[in-house]
Amino acid sequence: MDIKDLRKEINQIDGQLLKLFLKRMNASAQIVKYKIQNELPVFDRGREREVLNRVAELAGTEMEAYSNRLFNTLLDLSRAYQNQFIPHNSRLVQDIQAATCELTQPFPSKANVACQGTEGSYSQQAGDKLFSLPKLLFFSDFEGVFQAVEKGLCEYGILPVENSLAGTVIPVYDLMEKYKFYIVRSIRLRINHTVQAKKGVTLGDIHEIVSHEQAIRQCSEFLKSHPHIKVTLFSNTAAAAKYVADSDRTDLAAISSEACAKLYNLDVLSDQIQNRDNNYTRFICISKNMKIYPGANKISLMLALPHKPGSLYTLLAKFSALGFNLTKLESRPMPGKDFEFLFYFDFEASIYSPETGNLLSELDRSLEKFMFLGSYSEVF
Ligand SMILES: O=C(O)C(=O)C[C@]1(C(=O)O)C=C[C@@H](O)C=C1
Repeated sequence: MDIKDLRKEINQIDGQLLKLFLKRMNASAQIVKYKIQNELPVFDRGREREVLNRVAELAGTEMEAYSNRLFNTLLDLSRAYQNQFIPHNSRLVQDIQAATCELTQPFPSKANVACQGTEGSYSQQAGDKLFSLPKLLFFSDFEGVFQAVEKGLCEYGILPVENSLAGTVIPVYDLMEKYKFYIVRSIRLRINHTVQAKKGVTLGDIHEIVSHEQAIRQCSEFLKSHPHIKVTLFSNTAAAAKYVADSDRTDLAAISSEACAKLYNLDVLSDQIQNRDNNYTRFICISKNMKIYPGANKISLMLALPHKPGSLYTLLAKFSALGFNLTKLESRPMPGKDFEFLFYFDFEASIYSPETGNLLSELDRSLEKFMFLGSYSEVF
């Protein structure tokens, strides 16, 4: 047989495949009509597994991997087609519209705001920059901040989410998932860590340093160059400074901000001890209800993707097609699930555009786990 004949055969097969493909897509469209009527999600993980297992058995060993790729693509296309039939005024889009329309006022200047730490903490600095007249209430841990907002004691809460040297603050994301709150604004603060101790003490006297683990990570090079100094973890940097101020010890120092040294009357023994000069921490301002203030240009999402090849790629292609600029993409294993990951996305997009609404509706409907964490603007 020569190549011409073989190509003729391929053309015939392609014609048959295409007819069957169109027939399959048609059946898929009938199914989605049933799903809309019965309020069922587009994505059905169990059914997809059944389809793929059946095909794997029929294909035989040599062709199993190829057939798997083909049918994964067919399932992707089938879901994409089904999504086109779904009316895009989903509950999420309606909530987003309500949260935007209701608020014609700008971001408030006065509010009761929950912060982690004590007086002088970086969270306090973030709070003072976000609100011109905040009434700050301090809580010893991150969950305390969430509980204060949950109970209505504070309208807003301030929490660190990532640092340019030490990375993401995972416990805060875990709490965002648990409490289902929304981000209403974010702020980037330049962090300058100093070593501070009682008046008259010198760096050579110090045998122990106390601070928060994030600060310790950000100053690891300084600590490595002073190996004789014992490092002790503290709940936050401001509490560490206060501990040093309240103690009688002259061999004890804290890693904390210059503002804390002033507040607790401590001497700065060494300034800017962070590993790199451009050390920034991003703080988020959270609220129990979804509020989208004028000027919002960032969106944050938390989602789980199906555990199969190409699922992250398929999602990124959607962001790319709409021209959305990703500013954060991070994954972490889901507790209790083997090798399944939660993804955190931050991207720049207008919440007011219909394309954004369509994408959010599609993700909300097609993913087993999807959380819209808010749309907001970031201040510096
Ligand atoms: O069987 C269904 O529930 C369908 O919607 C069809 C189909 C498919 O194309 O085979 C599409 C999407 C689902 O995730 C599972 C299967």
